[in-house]
Amino acid sequence: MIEASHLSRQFGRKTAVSNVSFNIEAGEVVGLLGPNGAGKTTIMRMLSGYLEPTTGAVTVNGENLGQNAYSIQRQLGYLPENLPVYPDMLVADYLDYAATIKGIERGDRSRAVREALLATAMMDRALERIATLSRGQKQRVGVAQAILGRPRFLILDEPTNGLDPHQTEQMRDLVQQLSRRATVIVSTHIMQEVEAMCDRVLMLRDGQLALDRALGDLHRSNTLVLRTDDDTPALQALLEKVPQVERVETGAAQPGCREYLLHLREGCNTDLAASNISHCVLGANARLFQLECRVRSLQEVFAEVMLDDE
Ligand SMILES: Nc1ncnc2c1ncn2[C@@H]1O[C@H](COP(=O)(O)OP(=O)(O)OP(=O)(O)O)[C@@H](O)[C@H]1O
Repeated sequence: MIEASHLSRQFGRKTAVSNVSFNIEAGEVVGLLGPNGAGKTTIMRMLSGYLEPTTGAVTVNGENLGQNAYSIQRQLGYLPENLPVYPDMLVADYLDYAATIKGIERGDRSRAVREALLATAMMDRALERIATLSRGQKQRVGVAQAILGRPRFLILDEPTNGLDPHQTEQMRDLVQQLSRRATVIVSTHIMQEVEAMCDRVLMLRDGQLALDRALGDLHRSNTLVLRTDDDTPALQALLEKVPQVERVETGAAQPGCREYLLHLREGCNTDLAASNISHCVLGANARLFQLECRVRSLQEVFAEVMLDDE
C-alpha cells in the first residue's frame, strides 16, 4: 500500500502541492487527473522518491520513502514525464543499463530485459538505436525500463503523451495488462484515459486534492430522472414533499411526456426515494415511464470540481 500523508512541495515561493493525502491499496489502478500545472508531476516525483516533499511523507507498505528510498525504489517502476533519452544506445543495451542501475543482479538482468521487451512488444526493436525509434516506440522503451524486474508499484507520468490514437490505444492496453500484477498510478489530463484504465480517480486543482473517488461511485449522481405523462404543478408539489427530495427541476417536455430532475438530499437512501417517488406518481394517477439515476460523465464531474471555489 502507498500512503501519501499531508504532502506539500514548495518551489521557492510557488506552492506546487499543498497538503495532499491519499492511500492506494495493492492492485488498484489510480488516475491522477488535473489541468496543466495542477501538481501531478510534482506528486508523481514525490511518490517515486525523486523529489523530497517540503512537508509530509510517503510510506510504501509502512516504510518511509525518505528514509528507505533505495530499498523502496527497487520495488517501484517510474516512467517520468520527460524520459531521459540515450539516443545512441541500442534499446537492449539501454534496458540492460537501466536494470543495472535498478540493482537487478547480473544473472537476472537478461531475463528481466527480455520480459520487459516482450511485455511492451519491443522485442523486434531490441537491436535498434533509440534515436531511430518513433515517439510511441520511445515511450514503450520508457515503460519497458519502468517494468524491469516486475515492480509491485508502477508510477506512469502521462504515458500516452504525444502518442497517436493507435499508439494511445496500445499503451492503454499495455497499462491494463501491467495492472494485473502491479499497483499502478497514472497521471494524465485526458479524461478518456482515466475512464479506460482506472479504478479510482484523484482530481487535483491548484496543488490541492479536490476529489478522491472510485469511478463507479463518481458516475452515480444524487439526482433521479423521472419521466411521466403528468406535467401539472400538483404533481410537482407532491414530489417536492417526498422527504428524500431536496429540489425538483423540470426537464425536457414532449407531447404527453414531462421530465423531472429530482435532486436528492445528501446521504439519503436512494432506493427509498425511488420507492416514494413512484408511489407519488402512481398515486396521482399519472403514468410512470422512467425513473433512473442520472449518470454523470467524468468530464462533467471534472468541470464541476474545477469550478468549485470551496
Ligand atoms: N522545478 C520547479 N521549479 C519551479 N516551479 C515548478 C517546478 N516544478 C513544477 N513547478 C511549478 O509547480 C506547479 C505544478 O507543476 P507540475 O509539473 O507538478 O504540474 P502538472 O499538473 O504535472 O502539469 P502538466 O499537466 O502541465 O504536466 C506549476 O505551477 C509549475 O510551474
